[in-house]
Amino acid sequence: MITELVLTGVAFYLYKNWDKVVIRNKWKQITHSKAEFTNRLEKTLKIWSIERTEYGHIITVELPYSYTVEKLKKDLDIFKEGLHYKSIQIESEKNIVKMYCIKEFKFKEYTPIKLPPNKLLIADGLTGPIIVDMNKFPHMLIGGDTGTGKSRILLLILTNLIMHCDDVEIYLLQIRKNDLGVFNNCKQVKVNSKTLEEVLESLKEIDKECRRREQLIDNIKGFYNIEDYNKANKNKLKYIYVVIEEFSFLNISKGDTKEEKQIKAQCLKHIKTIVNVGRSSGIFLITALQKPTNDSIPSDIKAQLCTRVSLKIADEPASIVILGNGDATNLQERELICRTLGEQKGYSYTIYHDLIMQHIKDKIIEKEKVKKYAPPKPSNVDDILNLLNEINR
Ligand SMILES: Nc1ncnc2c1ncn2[C@@H]1O[C@H](COP(=O)(O)OP(=O)(O)OP(=O)(O)O)[C@@H](O)[C@H]1O
Repeated sequence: MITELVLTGVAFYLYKNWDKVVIRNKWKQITHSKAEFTNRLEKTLKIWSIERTEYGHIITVELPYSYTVEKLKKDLDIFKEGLHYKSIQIESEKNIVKMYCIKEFKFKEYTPIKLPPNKLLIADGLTGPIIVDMNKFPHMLIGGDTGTGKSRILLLILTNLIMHCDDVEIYLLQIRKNDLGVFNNCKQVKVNSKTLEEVLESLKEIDKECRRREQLIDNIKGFYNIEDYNKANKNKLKYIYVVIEEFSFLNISKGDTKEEKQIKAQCLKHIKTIVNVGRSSGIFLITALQKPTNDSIPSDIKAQLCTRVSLKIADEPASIVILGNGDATNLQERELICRTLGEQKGYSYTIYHDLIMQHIKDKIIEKEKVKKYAPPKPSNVDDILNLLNEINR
């Protein structure tokens, strides 16, 4: 009777945990397949726990002495193929590694998340939404091969920001592109500059605002950044987002005319001011790069872009330009890495025109009509007539 009970228990356990049993068996085979997985003390990569998730499993592993996380990153394909996963992403703390093993990731549709104006929603992470605090990691560079979804990430960031934050100003600078045109008439959008000349004008205006804020945010008064200033003052400063849809259009290239080179040089000068002093003033740059090379963005500007987001990049040197390492080459469709202090991995939320409109509709104003109905400024003739009336009285 007892034996039967024990056997039933074991059978039930195996039935319930069959996937975990299979993983442990395959794990044994993999770790015996390469001498480097076992150290001189005969210790190998040891599974601590296996957790089931909606996309696959989280396998927590202890690395043996002499086998590093860097080595594991290089060997990841062996585990991916051996365990039959689509993708494995790792997170490590010393020699304990969490392997996020993805069998099938169901893309989630964007649902709004209320955030303050300094926080941006980036993607659907493996452990929850990926949110970046621009006060901590100011300015953002988004990379990815063509068609991987960079514009969708920009659309998502702006939709969530515009929906929840009235107290922001957005400058859209999109030469030869118009993917962000959907936000044109949102009240938070100050300009949508399309030509080099318009972009320069907008950047001049932002640079001026940067300098004005530098005066206001005065250390002597105890203000070190926009947060300090806004806490102490009734007239709050708005966070400003400068979105350059494709940075390479602003970078000086051999084919540019003399005039274009001059305008671009001025644009780059203003962008440098923004990325150098923008953080404390609450002025942030967000930009994307389709073909990242070392000369597609000036290194002093790139160095100040603290948040890096990368979708799939086939070419390792290009991945290094965005992330500082080759990790973007291993990404799958809509999979991304968000790097601030550490790396977070996730997938872009599904977003499309109707969904955007549904969430921003209350923020759309009729900008042209506002201009039409604005009270006309008194002309010189009116001024003279008023003066004559005054004299006659
Ligand atoms: N998050 C997403 N939601 C919905 N569709 C997406 C998403 N990401 C990518 N796509 C699909 O991929 C296509 C390309 O996306 P997108 O235009 O954002 O790429 P891109 O990287 O900006 O391309 P390019 O560099 O050529 O401008 C979209 O038209 C859409 O079909």
